[in-house]
Amino acid sequence: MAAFPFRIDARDGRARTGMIQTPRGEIRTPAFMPVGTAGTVKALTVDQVRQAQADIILGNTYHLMLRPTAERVARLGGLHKFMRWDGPILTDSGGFQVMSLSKISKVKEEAVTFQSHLDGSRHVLSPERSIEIQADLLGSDIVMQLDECVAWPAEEPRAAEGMRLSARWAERCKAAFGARDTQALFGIQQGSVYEPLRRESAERLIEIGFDGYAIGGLAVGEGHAAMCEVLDFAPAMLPDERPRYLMGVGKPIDIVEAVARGVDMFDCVLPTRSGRHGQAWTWDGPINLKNARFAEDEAPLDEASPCPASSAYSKAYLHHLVRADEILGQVLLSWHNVAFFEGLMAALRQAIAEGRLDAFRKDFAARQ
Ligand SMILES: CNc1nc2cc3c(=O)[nH]c(N)nc3c(CCN)c2[nH]1
Repeated sequence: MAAFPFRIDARDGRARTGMIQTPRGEIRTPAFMPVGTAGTVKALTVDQVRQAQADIILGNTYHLMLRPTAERVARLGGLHKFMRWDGPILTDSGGFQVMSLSKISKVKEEAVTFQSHLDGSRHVLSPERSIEIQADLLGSDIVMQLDECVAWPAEEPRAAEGMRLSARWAERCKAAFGARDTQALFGIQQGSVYEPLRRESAERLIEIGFDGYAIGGLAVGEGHAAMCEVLDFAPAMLPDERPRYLMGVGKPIDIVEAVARGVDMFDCVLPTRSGRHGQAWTWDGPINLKNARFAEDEAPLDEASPCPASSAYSKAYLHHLVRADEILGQVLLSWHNVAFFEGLMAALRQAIAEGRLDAFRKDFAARQ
C-alpha cells in the first residue's frame, strides 16, 4: 500500500494547504475532484477538464462494472488510457451507488447483491471484488474501500450496524489490496451524526491503517448546519498527517466551511449537473442563464477567469444556447462551473497560505 507523500505547506486554524504526490501527478490541496462517473466528466473533454485546473477526477466502480464492464476497460488498457486522462484518478467503491441507483439490492456480510438499473441484470459486489475492479481492472490511483452509507436520518443502532459492517469490510479491503506500492487505499469513516460512532469508526480505521481517510455518510440530506456540526468533531478524529476526503460535497459554501474544519479533498456532481440545467456558479452565488434578465447581457460570467467558457462568451449568448437547448450551452456552463469550483479551491489554498481564511469565509458567505 502506498502512502503517497502528503506535504502540508501551511495551516490556518484547522485548515491545511499542501500537495499530494502521486505517480501520475501532483494534487494541490484543498482539492476538488470533478466527477467522471462513466469514464467522462459529462459534456467535457479531458483537455477542458485539465484547462479548468482539475488535478484529479473521480470514476465510479458501479457504473463502469455495468457498462462497458471493468474487464473490457482492462482489455482496452485501463481507465486512464480508455478516457485519455493522464492525471490521478480516484474511484469510488460502488456501495453508495448501488444503494442510490439500483432497483433491488441486498446488503449481506459477504457482499452487496443488486440488479442493474440499466437492464435488471444481477450483480455481486464484495469488498474483494470492488478492490479487484478498482485496482486491477480500472487501474485507479486512489482506491476507496467498499462501505455501507446508511440512509439519513438513522437511529444510533442502525448507524452503528452500518459503521461496524464498513469497518469489517475495511479490513477485507486492506487484505485484498495487499502491498501495492503505486496505488493508494483510503478507508471511509461512517457513524452518521453520532460522535461516539464516528470515534469508534476512526479508531478502527487507524488500527487497520490507510493511506488516506474519507468521511462518508454525509451530504445525504442532513443539510448544511447538521453536516457542519459533524465536521466540528469528525475530521479531527482522523490522522493529521494523512489526506481527509469528504465524500460527495458539495455546494461552494459547504466546501468553504469543511476546509475550515480540516478537510483536504472533495468531489461533487454539482458543477457539471447544474451546468447541464442552465445554472452557473459565481462569486455572488448561483444564477440561471435561462432567466430573461440575461437576454441582452453582453458581459461574460467572469472576465477575470482564464477559462474561455467564463470569460469569452456573453451571458446573452449563453442565455440563447440554454433557451434553445443547444448542446454547447451544457458544455460551456459545465466547463465554467468546473473552472469556478477549481478557482474556489485555488482561492482557499491562497487564503490558508496567507493566514486569512476567516476573512475569506466571512466575505464568501456574505456574497453567496
Ligand atoms: C452527494 N452526497 C454524497 N454522500 C456520499 C457518501 C458516500 C459514502 O458514505 N461512501 C461512499 N463510498 N461514497 C459516498 C458518496 C459518493 C461520492 N462520490 C456520497 N455522495
